[in-house]
Amino acid sequence: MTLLSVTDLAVARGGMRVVEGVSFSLHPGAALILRGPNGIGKTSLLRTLAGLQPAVSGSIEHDEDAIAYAAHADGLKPALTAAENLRFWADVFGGFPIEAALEAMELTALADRPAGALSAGQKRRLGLARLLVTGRPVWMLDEPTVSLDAQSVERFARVIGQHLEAGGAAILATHIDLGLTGADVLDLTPFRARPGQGARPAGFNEAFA
Ligand SMILES: Nc1ncnc2c1ncn2[C@@H]1O[C@H](COP(=O)(O)OP(=O)(O)OP(=O)(O)O)[C@@H](O)[C@H]1O
Repeated sequence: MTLLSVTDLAVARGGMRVVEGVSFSLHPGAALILRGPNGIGKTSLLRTLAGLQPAVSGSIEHDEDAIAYAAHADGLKPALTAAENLRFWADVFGGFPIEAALEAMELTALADRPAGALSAGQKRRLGLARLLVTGRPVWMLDEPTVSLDAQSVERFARVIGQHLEAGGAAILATHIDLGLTGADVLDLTPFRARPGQGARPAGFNEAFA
């Protein structure tokens, strides 16, 4: 069984092709770590895989509603409490209970605090707790550990491990070692796009992506 299959993918950003020739597949229980220098295209690849921008060429195959994407920004509503933020997302994604997600990211004691009044690390924990109420099998994470202290990184690594054990999969752009045993590493450096190739799919305007 394959949760995600990527074949000969080319990805652009800002009208420039950034990476090309990327192929891999993800099975239940698999983790893929994206590596490469700043600006190589890790975020652009994740955005493309998550459907936020079209591929330049190549194919991305997965079941409908398979992917949950956690971007750099936490996407929180500051006036809503931590619990209300999670409940909002749980309702969007299908009504998964929020208590276990709060507990998993050590947010139970902060459940009634407005998200806008959380610290940077607490906001990040709440943004990541959102993944747990999506019920989606493929998690895509862009620098998930930014602002997290060592204990929270450990906790988050455990959450990912449990997700993998339960048959999920994850792709992470991260510069730190989360200790995920058996994770594959995909360094994008060899996939840097050659100059002079077409960058945009026909009719695509990034202003609306
Ligand atoms: N909104 C944008 N408009 C134009 N170009 C962009 C935009 N966002 C990123 N880029 C450019 O696209 C290229 C790929 O950026 P991307 O953010 O995907 O890299 P990255 O590997 O995630 O980098 P980092 O490790 O610094 O997060 C870079 O050269 C970057 O400058």
